[in-house]
Amino acid sequence: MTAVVAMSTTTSPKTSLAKLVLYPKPKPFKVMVLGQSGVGKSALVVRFITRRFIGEYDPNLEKIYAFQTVIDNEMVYFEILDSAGDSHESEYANLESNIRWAEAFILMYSVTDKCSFDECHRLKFLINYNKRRRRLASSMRDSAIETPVVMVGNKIDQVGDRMVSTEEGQRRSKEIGCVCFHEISVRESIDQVWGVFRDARRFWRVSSKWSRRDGDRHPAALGRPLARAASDTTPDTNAAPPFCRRWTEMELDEADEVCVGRSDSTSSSGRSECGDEFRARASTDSRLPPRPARPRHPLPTRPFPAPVRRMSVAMRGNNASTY
Ligand SMILES: Nc1nc2c(ncn2[C@@H]2O[C@H](COP(=O)(O)OP(=O)(O)OP(=O)(O)O)[C@@H](O)[C@H]2O)c(=O)[nH]1
Repeated sequence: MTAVVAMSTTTSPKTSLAKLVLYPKPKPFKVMVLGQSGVGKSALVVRFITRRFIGEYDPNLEKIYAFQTVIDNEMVYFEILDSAGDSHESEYANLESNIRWAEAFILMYSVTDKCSFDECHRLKFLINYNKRRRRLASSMRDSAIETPVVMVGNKIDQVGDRMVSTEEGQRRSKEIGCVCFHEISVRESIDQVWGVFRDARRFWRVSSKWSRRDGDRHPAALGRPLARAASDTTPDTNAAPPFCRRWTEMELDEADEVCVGRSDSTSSSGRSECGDEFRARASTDSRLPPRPARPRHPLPTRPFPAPVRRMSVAMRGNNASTY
């Protein structure tokens, strides 16, 4: 285990030599900020750490910031990865290993850029793929306890340029299974920025506490609502909390389709093969290969003709017959 070395000033009667005391290094809370280029990721992180808004940053710089502060009366040692916005195809391995490194995510878009909003869907899909504990094939209960993702719409100060409404943001956040949704202006409000990191921490605490103790008794696994963050602007219209909806029906459908596509092309398709196909799909950059054609009704596969079904039709009177 890595350790922090501190000098103790305690003295003994025999020697006044300083004693070396080893403290375990505090466990950092690893957060990754994800989003398309230009949405304000660097601005968010720098604002959180320095409280200042700085206009321009090196767009290609990928950095981990270490920062400690008190949240909910507890010292938190943040390690914040400000990821580079536009990952090229060759950098996907890096992106995916970064995702596996993180314990919580801030998924960011700009309300003035519809493209960045759509990108969140794909990034959340990548997070799901890389962070889920077990294969998709395992039960929904297992996937209920996962890494928290906070969705953030930035640049709300640019009122006239808005392309994504608050309602759209809230809806998308629920659809893709984020734990909460914020709309902020990094430029205008330090409090809003703090709210984002505070919620990431809070949801991570709840999630890790339950997964450490007993995954099967996690409230999400039991369908019970979790306490919502005060700053979560998502209206609670749904009985099920966002935590419960790790895999949306849309994503499950996609997975099913990939599996079906594979079993169409190869005769033996196991669950692990399905996982491989899934990976290939997850690693593409909106340039997805065409989906294999899937007949609306399954084609007959029996080598012999299917038995003729006899249907009884009840006729009036005594002339009832069988066709
Ligand atoms: N109006 C406004 N501009 C912002 C806000 N936040 C960031 N910006 C600006 O948006 C631009 C992009 O910000 P960055 O922080 O570099 O964005 P990024 O997501 O880190 O971009 P990459 O490093 O390319 O991934 C900069 O010009 C910022 O000044 C905001 O809340 N309001």
